[in-house]
Amino acid sequence: MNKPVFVQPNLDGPAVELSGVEVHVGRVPLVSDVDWRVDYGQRWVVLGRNGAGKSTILSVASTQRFPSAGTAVVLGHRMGAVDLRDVRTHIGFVGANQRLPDAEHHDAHTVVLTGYSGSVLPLWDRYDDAIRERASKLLELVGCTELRDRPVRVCSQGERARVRLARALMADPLLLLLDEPFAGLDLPGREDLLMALENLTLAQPELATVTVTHHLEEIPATATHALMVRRGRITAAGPIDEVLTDDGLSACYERDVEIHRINGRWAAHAVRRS
Ligand SMILES: Nc1ncnc2c1ncn2[C@@H]1O[C@H](COP(=O)(O)OP(=O)(O)OP(=O)(O)O)[C@@H](O)[C@H]1O
Repeated sequence: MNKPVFVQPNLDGPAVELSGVEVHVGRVPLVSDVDWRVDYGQRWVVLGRNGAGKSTILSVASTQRFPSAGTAVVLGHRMGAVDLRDVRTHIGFVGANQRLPDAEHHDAHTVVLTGYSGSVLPLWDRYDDAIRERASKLLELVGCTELRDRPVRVCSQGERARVRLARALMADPLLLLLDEPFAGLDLPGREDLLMALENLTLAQPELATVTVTHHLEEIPATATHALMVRRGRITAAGPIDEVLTDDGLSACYERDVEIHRINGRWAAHAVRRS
C-alpha cells in the first residue's frame, strides 16, 4: 500500500479551483458543472435561494466533502491525490449550525484556543502564553472581550457566532469560509461582525474569504467577488460590481429584485407590481 503523502499549502496557484465539480447523493445531483476559482486576497460572497447548493459547494472548498466528479484543488493540492490533513489546518470554517460539541462546557477563551489545535477538546500542553494572548486578542477583534470567562453554552446565538469566528481565526488560516455567519445576529451584532471581518481583511490582505449569505446587507464593504447559485448550478461568478446586478440577482433568485448601493454597502428588495 502507498504511504500517504503529507503536504503543506502551495501558495503559487489559486486558493481554490473547482473544475467541472459535481456532488451526488445516490443518484441525486446536489450541484453540477461547478467551475470556480478563488485567488488569495479575494473576498467572495455566495448567494442563492434555500437549497441552491451553496453549502455543498463550500463543503467541497473546505475539503470536507469530495466531489463525485470533476476536480477540486484547494490551497494548491488536488483533493484525492494527497493527504490533506495538514492543508486543512490552514482552512478556517464557520458554519451557522456548527456545534462546538464538548467545548460548550468551556469558557469562550478556551473554545477559541481549541481552534489553534483544531480539536474539540482543549490540548493544554499546546497553548503557550503567546497562543493564549492571541486567543484574547481575537476575542477582542470580534468584540467579545467580556465573554472571555463565560461558558459558551450560556452565550447568546450572536455571541456564539463571534466566538466561532475567533476560533476559526486561531489557526491563522489562508482560506476562511463562512457559511451564514450572521444568522441570528441583531443589527448591532451584524455590524460589529462585519466590521471585524473588514478589519481582518485589511490586516491580512492575502487571506481568501468566502461568505455565504442570504441578505445583501450582510455583504462586507470589502467584498470583491460574487458567486451566484441556482438549482445546483452557477449562474454568475466574477467581480462583484459586474455580476451583482438587478438582472444577475433576479436570475439567481428567479424573482425580480432591485439592488441598492449606499456608501459601499448593498441592499435588495423584490420588485412589486401593482
Ligand atoms: N444528504 C443529502 N441527501 C439528499 N439531498 C441532500 C443531501 N444534502 C443536501 N441535500 C439537498 O441538496 C440541496 C442543496 O443543499 P445545500 O445545503 O447545499 O443548499 P444551500 O444553498 O446551502 O441552502 P440554504 O440556503 O437553505 O442553507 C438541498 O435541496 C438539500 O436538501
